[in-house]
Amino acid sequence: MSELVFFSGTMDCGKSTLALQLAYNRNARGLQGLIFSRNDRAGEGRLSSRLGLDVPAIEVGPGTNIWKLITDRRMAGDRVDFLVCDEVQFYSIDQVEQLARIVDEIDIDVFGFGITTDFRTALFPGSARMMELADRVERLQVEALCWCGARATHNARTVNGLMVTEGEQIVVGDTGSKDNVGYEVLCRKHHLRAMTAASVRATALTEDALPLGGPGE
Ligand SMILES: Nc1ncnc2c1ncn2[C@@H]1O[C@H](COP(=O)(O)OP(=O)(O)O)[C@@H](O)[C@H]1O
Ligand SMILES: Cc1cn([C@H]2C[C@H](O)[C@@H](COP(=O)(O)O)O2)c(=O)[nH]c1=O
Repeated sequence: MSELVFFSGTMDCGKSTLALQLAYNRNARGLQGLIFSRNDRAGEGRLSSRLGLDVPAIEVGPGTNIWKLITDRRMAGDRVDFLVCDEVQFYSIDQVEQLARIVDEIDIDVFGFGITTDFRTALFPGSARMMELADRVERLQVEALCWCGARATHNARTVNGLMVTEGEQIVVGDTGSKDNVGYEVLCRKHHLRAMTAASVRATALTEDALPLGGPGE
């Protein structure tokens, strides 16, 4: 029996790496799969991991009908045993429902990978639908860490180094990015207090510079 599985975690916890490993292991055993992604950092039609692997993928655009794409392939005589779908948080609700239908009606395993919540801690619509429909939701075992050492559970967006809580839901970017818009993973406590590694460093430096308890005070 085929399954719809959602592998979820924060940014930078190894989802794309796992997606590539899962596809590789199945290919090595003679299974044939298709790789989908949307808005990958490496560009359109790519699935890339920070460990350096970068493979071609089918770009899921706003109008892509994944159900039709798979049924067309099947009718053309192509074999499709499984789908690997990265950045599934960016898929539409319809597209996630198409994935569930592919599992149920064509008996193909579908493995989705994505972050659940955005920089404001709100669920992405695609991830919410995945959680509602998936047979299994798997949290990745190699956790990303907050600067304090706790497991990172939330994604923060920074603009020019400062954490923001307003803006567009989708801004493609990276953790450790040198761009003015970047991301950092945090534990809930530090996300709710808007304390990023940079802001904590800046506060510590300011405190060091204060003439506390010096002569003449
Ligand atoms: N130089 C490195 N050496 C070892 N592991 C690394 C290195 N760079 C990145 N990683 C690993 O890759 C993970 C990010 O992988 P990736 O698949 O791109 O994450 P995600 O898709 O969840 O954003 C990091 O959590 C880290 O474990
Ligand atoms: C939190 C958050 C993230 N994004 C973007 C940034 C990245 O391009 C992807 C996540 O990719 P990863 O492989 O999991 O690192 O999502 C966004 O658009 N909006 C957000 O709020």
